[in-house]
Amino acid sequence: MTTIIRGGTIVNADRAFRGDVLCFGDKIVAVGEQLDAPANATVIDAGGQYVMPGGIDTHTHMQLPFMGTVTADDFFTGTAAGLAGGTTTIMDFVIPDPKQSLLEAYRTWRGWARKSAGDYTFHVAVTWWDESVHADMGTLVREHGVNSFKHFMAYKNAIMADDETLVKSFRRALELGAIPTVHAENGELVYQLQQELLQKGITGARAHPLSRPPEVEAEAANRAIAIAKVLGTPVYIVHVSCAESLEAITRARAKGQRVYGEALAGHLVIDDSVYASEDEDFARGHVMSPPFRGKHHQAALWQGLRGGNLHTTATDHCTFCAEQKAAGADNFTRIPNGCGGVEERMAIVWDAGVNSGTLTPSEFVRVTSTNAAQIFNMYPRKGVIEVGADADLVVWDPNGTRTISAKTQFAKGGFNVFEGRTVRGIPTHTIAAGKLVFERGDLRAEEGAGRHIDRPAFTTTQA
Ligand SMILES: NC(=O)NCCC(=O)O
Ligand SMILES: [Zn+2]
Ligand SMILES: [Zn+2]
Repeated sequence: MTTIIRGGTIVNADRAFRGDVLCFGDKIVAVGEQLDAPANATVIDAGGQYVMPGGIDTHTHMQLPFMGTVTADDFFTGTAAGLAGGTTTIMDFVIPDPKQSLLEAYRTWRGWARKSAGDYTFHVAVTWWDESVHADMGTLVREHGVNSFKHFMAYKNAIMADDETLVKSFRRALELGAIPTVHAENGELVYQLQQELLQKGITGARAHPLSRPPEVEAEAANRAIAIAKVLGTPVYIVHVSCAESLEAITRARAKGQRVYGEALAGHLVIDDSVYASEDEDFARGHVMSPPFRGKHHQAALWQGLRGGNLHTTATDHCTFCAEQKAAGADNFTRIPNGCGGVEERMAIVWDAGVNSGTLTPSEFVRVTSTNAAQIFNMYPRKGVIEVGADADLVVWDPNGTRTISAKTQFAKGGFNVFEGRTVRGIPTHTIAAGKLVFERGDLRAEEGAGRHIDRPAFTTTQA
């Protein structure tokens, strides 16, 4: 199958230029001006719009069993929603229960992911430690294309990794040429604050941010960075939500440490006033960890993205419907944590980032796709428009608008944290592995069309 995108402004992280992109099968086979194409080629007229590498969302949770329930989006609906928003690859998480074999959990997630409409790859969480975990990490890296391991420093009595696990797993990751990643929150502190709030009778969703102040996140970020420094490993911090965590990353980077930070679309534009709502369903709909923060934290995150101390944008797409969230109606600690966004991330980052002048189009590509591909070793297969790369592309209309609503979204869950927001800058076409899968609102996602993307180990020690 041949597809040609004619007359676009091609935007890569390093430059933008006018040209056509010719795709054959699932690859880009030519990039240049006035390209010839076979008579049977599908022609997309970009008409001067931007043509960019498909988005990579470094952080999603499709079909995740979590806090006594399972997320509303599975791998088909979640990846399909991503395609509608210009995201062609997701990085999801295998999360073994404590004492569960990593390989067994990995096989389970691979089975669930077979129905994906877009490409996917996995970070594997290390939630406990023994010699079998040490061995399974090796097998995952050498035989299954895994090169990143996740550590939850929060969620005590569930999936929280203690310091022994962090240290041993970071060390093992280094040995294998894999990168450790962390959810940075001090789980013990969260737990104690939660108990105190409940004892005081503060049981509603408004208590959620009170149990997770910025210092809780900053302490864990500093701890993970210090452990990485001592062991000589790089470290990637997921969903950086506050100025204090960003300061920890910035400080370490200034001293030459290889620390990467991820910002979520939600944390970039939504503030903590959502938890003060009288409407408990609405407030519960915004319960995620770390929570939404005060406005000055958003400004800091944008500064981090522009200044190069934050590298990727993601969503932590983890959708639950109102009935699921209501499990915590009398006790905020039982509200399943998580919000959506895989469908909106690209438009939110463009609208708030590029339209405001904070990011250039090339910087947008860098933080929505290229950096993710480079940090997680998928580059140049992903993250760039060049010959030989996967034909994952988004045609972007910088003047098109859309008002976001749960009523019109493709994602499940019936709730949208960006509800009512009108964004300027939207995808008109998404091409995934060479196939036109989204065209002006018409989503043609195909169950099972997505592929697992193997990510080889890094060949050199990176720290
Ligand atoms: N973020 C969140 O609240 N839910 C998903 C799990 C996680 O990433 O912590
Ligand atoms: Zn997390
Ligand atoms: Zn997450």
